[in-house]
Amino acid sequence: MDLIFYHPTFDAAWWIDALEKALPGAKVREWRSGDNDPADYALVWHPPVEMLAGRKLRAVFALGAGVDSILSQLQANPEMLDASIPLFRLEDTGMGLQMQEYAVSQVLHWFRRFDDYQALKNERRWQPLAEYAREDFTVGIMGAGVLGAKVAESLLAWGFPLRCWSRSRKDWPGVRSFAGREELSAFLSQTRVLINLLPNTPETVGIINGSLLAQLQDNAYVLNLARGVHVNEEDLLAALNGGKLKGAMLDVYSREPLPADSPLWQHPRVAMTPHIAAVTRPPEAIAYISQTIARLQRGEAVAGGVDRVRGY
Ligand SMILES: NC(=O)C1=CN([C@@H]2O[C@H](COP(=O)(O)OP(=O)(O)OC[C@H]3O[C@@H](n4cnc5c(N)ncnc54)[C@H](OP(=O)(O)O)[C@@H]3O)[C@@H](O)[C@H]2O)C=CC1
Ligand SMILES: O=CC(=O)O
Repeated sequence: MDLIFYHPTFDAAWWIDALEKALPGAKVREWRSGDNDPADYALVWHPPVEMLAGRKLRAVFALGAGVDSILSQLQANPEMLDASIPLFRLEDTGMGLQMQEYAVSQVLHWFRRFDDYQALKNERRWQPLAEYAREDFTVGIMGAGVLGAKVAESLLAWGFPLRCWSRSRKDWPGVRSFAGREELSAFLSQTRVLINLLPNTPETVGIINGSLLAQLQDNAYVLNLARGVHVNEEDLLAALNGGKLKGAMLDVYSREPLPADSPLWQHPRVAMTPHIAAVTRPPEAIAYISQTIARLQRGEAVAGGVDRVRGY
């Protein structure tokens, strides 16, 4: 069994060694331009079209959770991957815990008014502030998938009122579920903290715009953990400057790395991280990929592949 591996930044030698240990008998090689030798499986992140085009693979594994880049490449180059070849992505594999850490720490930061206390500190002012009440701090999670579910679980444990929005309705204890565009306004109307964990698809691009932000509770907060293209950054800044939004924490941006002249860098109520909310954890990713390959090799059905038509 032959595997080809391509990732623009990962240490390929380390991955090849770890994959060969996890899949005894497999031969894994780093794909380089011009390599047209046969392979059974491909493990990729931002792969060149040439790597996959025309190959008879048994499956392709994206080395991350989001498959937007590979699907947009596929749309422009349909010859890149035959529709019959299953595409898998990383489902949780250690990213759920990272998202929980990120979301819980930021929601608590806003809830305990650490942003206000930091501003007071900058002015050398000693001033206890009124506490916020949990009942005024409803958290709304857009995207109730693998990662949204983990984030909901952790915020529930901290006692925040929770709601989620997705395409299909969820039956999660303690979480009010809203489904579809027709229920988006109802979802937003009681949301004080909006957490985005949607996939990047044609339906979700630009979804966090001025009209959506206007429907949130006053003094709302936005936490974008998914993709930068979900947020209209001009509208976000306008909502911050106009007083609708109290703060935003962004991990992802319309352009990455964020250009030096972006006004987001300077805004006092925007906190930022450089797309690190949840990174691929090699041991967990390799365990998932090797177990899935072993099942495919045994001819077993494997659920959870990417639906290319749906876009996630
Ligand atoms: N910043 C970072 O470091 C990272 C970011 N990410 C991002 O997080 C995203 C989410 O990951 P994950 O939870 O694994 O994804 P999933 O595919 O498991 O979940 C996607 C969720 O979004 C919902 N959804 C999709 N389209 C729509 C729509 N048009 N309207 C309403 N709801 C919709 C789905 O609804 P339904 O349940 O009904 O299908 C589902 O609940 C990834 O796509 C990736 O972009 C991931 C990892 C790290
Ligand atoms: O953004 C990261 C991913 O895995 O998707």
